Amino acid sequence: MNIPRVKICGITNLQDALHAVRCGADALGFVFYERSSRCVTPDQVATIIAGLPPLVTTVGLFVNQASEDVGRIAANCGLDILQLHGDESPEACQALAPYRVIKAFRLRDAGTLDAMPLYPVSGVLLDAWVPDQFGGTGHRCDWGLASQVAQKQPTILAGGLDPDCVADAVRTVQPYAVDVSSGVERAPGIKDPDKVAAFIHNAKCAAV
Ligand SMILES: O=C(O)c1ccccc1N[C@@H]1O[C@H](COP(=O)(O)O)[C@@H](O)[C@H]1O
Repeated sequence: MNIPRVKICGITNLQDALHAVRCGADALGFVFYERSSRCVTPDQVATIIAGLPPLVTTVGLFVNQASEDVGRIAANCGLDILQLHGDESPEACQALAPYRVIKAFRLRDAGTLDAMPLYPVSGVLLDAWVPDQFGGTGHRCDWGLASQVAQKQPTILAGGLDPDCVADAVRTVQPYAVDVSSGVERAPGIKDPDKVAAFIHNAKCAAV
């Protein structure tokens, strides 16, 4: 079984970023969606990234933002990967080449899977479907559907993961990676150091 990579999303400060890296996070996510409690500015993210050691992947999360804006912010901050978490089209993903793009899909039912092959992306991220919300909800997605997707392409499992359930999620879905935002917080936008450490440990040890 694959040892999953771990992305800690919704990072808003350098202290949380460095702690996640020390605990073994492979990637850090920065939310550029203005309606999120974890929203950060490009200047904040540029400062955090400048303080990181090498070999940490930085991911910018956008929701239905114009491709030109996304590309400009990515270049200014030094982002490695772009995560599109709204209703973006395959063309919007294509427009961001040569950046690697992760497209998030909110799994409403099996029909959601039909659109995935149309997207020219490095991987898909699976999140819960919650009416009128795009993500960071703490709701779990359908792990049965997710495991079908994970057998076919690099799949990042997200949605309602936390230190207590992540090992079960890894064993059930066998994803390429797991991603968490609200499940390792002590307050909106602020990570809980113990939860971050436990989440990464439990995710990576689930497979061995
Ligand atoms: O974290 C957010 O605030 C957010 C806002 C809008 C879209 C996505 C967001 N986060 C992503 O949502 C999933 C699940 O988060 P959670 O662990 O259930 O809180 C994850 O991929 C986050 O990167």
